[in-house]
Parts: sequence; structure tokens; C-alpha cells
Amino acid sequence: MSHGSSPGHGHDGSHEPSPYIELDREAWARLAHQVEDPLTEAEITALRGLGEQLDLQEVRDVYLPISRLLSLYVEKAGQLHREQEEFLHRATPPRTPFVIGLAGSVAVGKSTTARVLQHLLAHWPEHPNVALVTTDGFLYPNAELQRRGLMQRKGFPESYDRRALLRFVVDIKSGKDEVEAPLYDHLTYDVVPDHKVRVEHPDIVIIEGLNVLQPARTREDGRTGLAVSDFFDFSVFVDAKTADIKDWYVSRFLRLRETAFRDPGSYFTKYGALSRDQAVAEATRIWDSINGPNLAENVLPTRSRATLVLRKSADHSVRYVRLRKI
Ligand SMILES: Nc1ncnc2c1ncn2[C@@H]1O[C@H](COP(=O)(O)OP(=O)(O)O)[C@@H](O)[C@H]1O
Ligand SMILES: CC(C)(COP(=O)(O)O)[C@@H](O)C(=O)NCCC(=O)O
Repeated sequence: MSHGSSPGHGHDGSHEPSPYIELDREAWARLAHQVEDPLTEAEITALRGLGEQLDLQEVRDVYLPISRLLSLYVEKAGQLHREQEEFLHRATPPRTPFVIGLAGSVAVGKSTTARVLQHLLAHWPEHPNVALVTTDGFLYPNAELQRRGLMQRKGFPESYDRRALLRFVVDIKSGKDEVEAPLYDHLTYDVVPDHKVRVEHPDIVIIEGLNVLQPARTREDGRTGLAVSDFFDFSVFVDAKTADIKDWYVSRFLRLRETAFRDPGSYFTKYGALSRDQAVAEATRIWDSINGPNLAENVLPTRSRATLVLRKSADHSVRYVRLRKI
């Protein structure tokens, strides 16, 4: 194999056989050359709109080959669908959307990665309609979290209406043409009442959230139910050193303090008045009491369940990509 680390020769130097293929950045970026469609000007403009910090060379080197690989999976899943229907002698019903789960810590870059992949995947003509749904809409509203004593556990598995989220994914994979998800607003720090996000006739649905790779829970009667991840056709885990993620969280908090927190409608207007040092202390407190423990206890343990792991360095550049063997 000419590309990067061979299987079993991972970044940790281990020579044990492993069920993963690991490609370092250089090897992965080489794949970009075999991706025939370069980005169009319109796409570059759209991607720039996602945030001035996004490095477009990084998009070309790393995210474009990922989108091509994903497109390959989508295409082959369609082929398998047709052949299965033929084997079962069924009049081929339309295939269900291809569902991609995207997991990782708060502030690791899930939303950014999801939006880039959404744009890039929509570029391939075989599947133009790519929907993106975040799981925060399925958090219990603040009033309910307060009632359950979970306001300081936002983002932990128990802070979500897991049944509703599972129902949503089951509906998508059942082939329902239109599905609706609740919406979360980061400004008010709460679920928006009476407002839904509608997903219509998607070819691909990206479901992004902290806990999407959680395995099913074992119930009191000892039976194991289903988890949303049981309905994923592919999954991505965005990964980085915990210390780096904490820095990104604090920096984002400081940036929000200068922008969104000043909005009178924001739950965080109180933070607008904080000095820089006080804001760093507050972000650190939230990280150390909520997001850090959630990462360690619930999010990180699901990493090895992902089909693909994207490991980022402190400057957000992807250091290596780990993919499950098939
Ligand atoms: N590829 C990237 N390049 C540069 N900055 C990034 C990248 N991905 C994320 N960031 C920055 O890191 C922070 C967290 O990213 P975000 O996508 O909001 O994380 P999440 O959705 O996981 O909470 C944001 O400030 C974002 O601008
Ligand atoms: C809303 C979130 C739980 C993320 O939800 P997700 O979309 O990953 O399901 C998270 O961004 C959050 O607000 N956590 C609570 C602690 C904090 O204020 O950072």
C-alpha cells in the first residue's frame, strides 16, 4: 500500500493488526488529486460564507476526498438496495435517504465539519439534496431540564428526549418523504417552542450531535433497545486533544461575548458585561463542570464506533484520518 501508514501501523506506532486503516495528512491529501471535480467558484464562495477561519486549502486537501469517499458509499448503498429488491422480487420502491451520523465533543468542530460536508456532498449530482439536522433540538426545553434537575447536565445523554430522536431517525429510514425536527436556539439557550425544521425528500441526511454514537441503553428488564446509531449508513467522529478542544471552547466563548452575548435577546447578556478574565473563568467553569466531564464520560467512549475518525491538531488542521476496514 503506497498511501501513508499501512494498516496496523497507526499514529501510536503499534504494529498490531487492527480493523482500521489510518492515513496521515499527507497521504490523505494526495487522494485529492484523484477527485475529478474541482470546487467551483460558487462553492468556494459558499464555503467562505461558513466562517472566515475556514482554510480553503484544508477543504480541498481533506474534506473534498472525504466527500468523494462518502459519495462512493452512497452510490454503492443504492446499488445494494436495487440488488436486494431484485433478489426479494419486490417492485423496487425508492431507496431511503443515506444517513450520516457526525459525533464529537462540544467545540471540536462538528457544525463546521457538517456544513462543509453538506456543501461538498450536494456538489455531486447523484445526491443534490443534503439535509443537516442537529440533535440539540431534541434537548428537553429548559423548563423540563430544570424540573428534572438537569440544567447543569445539558448535552449529557439524559438531557435529550431520546425517544423522539430515535423516532425521527426511524421515520427517515422508513422512507417518509417529509419529517420534522424541533429547533434549538443558542441565543436563548433553549428549544424554540412551536417551531420545527422540515426535511423534505432528502437524498442524504447528516445528523450531527454530541451523543449520536451512543449505544442503545439496556432497560430495567434487561432488554436492549435501538439507538439512533443503528440507523446510520456511515458515521464520522471529529476528534482532537481534550486540552485543544477546551481552548477552542474558551476562544469561541470570548468571541461570542463580543457578538451574540450583547444581543438583548440572549440568555447570555449577563456575560456581555464580563471582563475578559471573568469571561475566561466562566467559560472554564462551564467546560470543567459540564462539557469536559461529558466528553470524558459519554462522548469519547463512542469514538471507536465511528466509520471514520478525523483527528485534528491544535490549529484545526486534520492530522490523520482513520477509516474502518471493509
Ligand atoms: N476546520 C476548522 N478551521 C478553523 N476553525 C474551526 C474549524 N472547525 C471548527 N473551528 C472553530 O472551532 C470552534 C468550534 O467549532 P464548531 O464547529 O462551532 O464546534 P461544535 O459544533 O463541535 O461545537 C469554532 O470557533 C469554529 O470557528
Ligand atoms: C447544545 C449543546 C448541548 C450541543 O448539542 P448537540 O447539537 O451536540 O446535541 C451544547 O452546545 C451546550 O450548549 N452545552 C451546554 C453547556 C454549554 O453552555 O456549553
